[in-house]
Amino acid sequence: MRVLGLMSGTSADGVDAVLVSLKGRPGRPRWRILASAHTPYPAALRERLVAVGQGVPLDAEALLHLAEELTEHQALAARACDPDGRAELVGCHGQTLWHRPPEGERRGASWQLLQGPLLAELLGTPVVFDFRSIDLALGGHGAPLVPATDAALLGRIGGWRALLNLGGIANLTLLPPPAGPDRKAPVLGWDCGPANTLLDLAVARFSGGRLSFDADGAWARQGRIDEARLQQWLREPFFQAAPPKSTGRELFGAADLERRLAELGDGVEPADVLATLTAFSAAVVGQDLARPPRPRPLELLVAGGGARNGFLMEQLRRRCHGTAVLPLASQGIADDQREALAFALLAWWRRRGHRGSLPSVTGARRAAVLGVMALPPPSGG
Ligand SMILES: Nc1ncnc2c1ncn2[C@@H]1O[C@H](COP(=O)(O)OP(=O)(O)OP(=O)(O)O)[C@@H](O)[C@H]1O
Ligand SMILES: CC(=O)N[C@H]1[C@@H]2OC[C@@H](O2)[C@@H](O)[C@@H]1O[C@H](C)C(=O)O
Repeated sequence: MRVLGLMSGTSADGVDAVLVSLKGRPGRPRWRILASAHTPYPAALRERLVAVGQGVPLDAEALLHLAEELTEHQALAARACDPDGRAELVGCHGQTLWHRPPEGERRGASWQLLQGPLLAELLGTPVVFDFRSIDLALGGHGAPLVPATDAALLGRIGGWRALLNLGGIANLTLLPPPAGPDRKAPVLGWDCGPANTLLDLAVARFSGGRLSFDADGAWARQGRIDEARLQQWLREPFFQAAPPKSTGRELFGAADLERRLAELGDGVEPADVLATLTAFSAAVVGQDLARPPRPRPLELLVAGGGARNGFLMEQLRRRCHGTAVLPLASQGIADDQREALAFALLAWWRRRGHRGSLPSVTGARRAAVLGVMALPPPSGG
């Protein structure tokens, strides 16, 4: 089946689309990427999405208009990747506006903005969306969801294999080895903390809004890392907490950046702030990978926009001792394809009735078939 995956993440830089052929067993499909495309958000749309995600109030009429505009942009991204309408099914993540992890007895909740039925009508194709809700209803975090798709799409190696997403938020997948004492261990995964959310906010601030990210980490590379402060940040509760754990801009957004800037001290040079924040994103991953009881993974495959940040990748190599740090692109999946590919697979699993969630990752009471399916109205109806 030809399935189109659409993913727009917490950095809200735009929509990644992948058209993929999926065949065979749901748990271990044969897959081939047929096309991919990135469609950036118009600046005005991105600004409103980030503002709402940072807690800026918006009235119901404006929220409804935002949902409609976002849905129309998802359709644009779908057409950019699949102009001939070859997709037989679409999986669309939507745009996360707010994520509340479960806390104690209180279940979690998460809102991915999208008008699924409108997208199905615009594309004339069945659309699967709202992937996180059933896992949250079952007491899970509803995130991260890619560890399940990583396990299905990628093979195992002689030891633990890790995958890292360096998007707005960093999240890890750990795939156990096919043999040895850990061979029956469950697939693991969790959100590590900020990858680029704080960095992007700092770059926009220091550049007066002219820049939205630190290309290749060139600005940060000029600065000096405040290692003592970074080590102190690593001891914060979120980073010390055991999985299951998920997060977002709610914890690592503008308010958090303000606090960290204050702790770095007045008058600190922008390059030194960016150097420290970049090293901090890497150090969080290094600390997570070193945490017992698992042995360090043999390799760490990196995806997400942060894989294009040379300074961040250098810090990762320095702080993930004994692990080979490679771009996921070395496995034939480009850094902006991995998450869109994941949502194409999740949509295909929904169509196949395959339970695509991993309670070993999200903490849900049980696995479930993820997503709600919207069918286009019959033509001439
Ligand atoms: N050339 C580059 N150099 C440095 N950083 C880059 C580059 N290109 C993209 N980035 C970073 O990658 C980020 C976008 O990455 P990506 O699209 O993977 O995030 P996302 O999917 O929106 O987030 P998440 O995975 O948390 O939902 C940008 O906000 C920017 O910080
Ligand atoms: C609520 C939400 O959108 N979470 C995102 C975010 O971005 C990265 C990380 O936090 C991950 O947990 C998740 O997305 C990916 C696609 C996931 O669910 O695996």
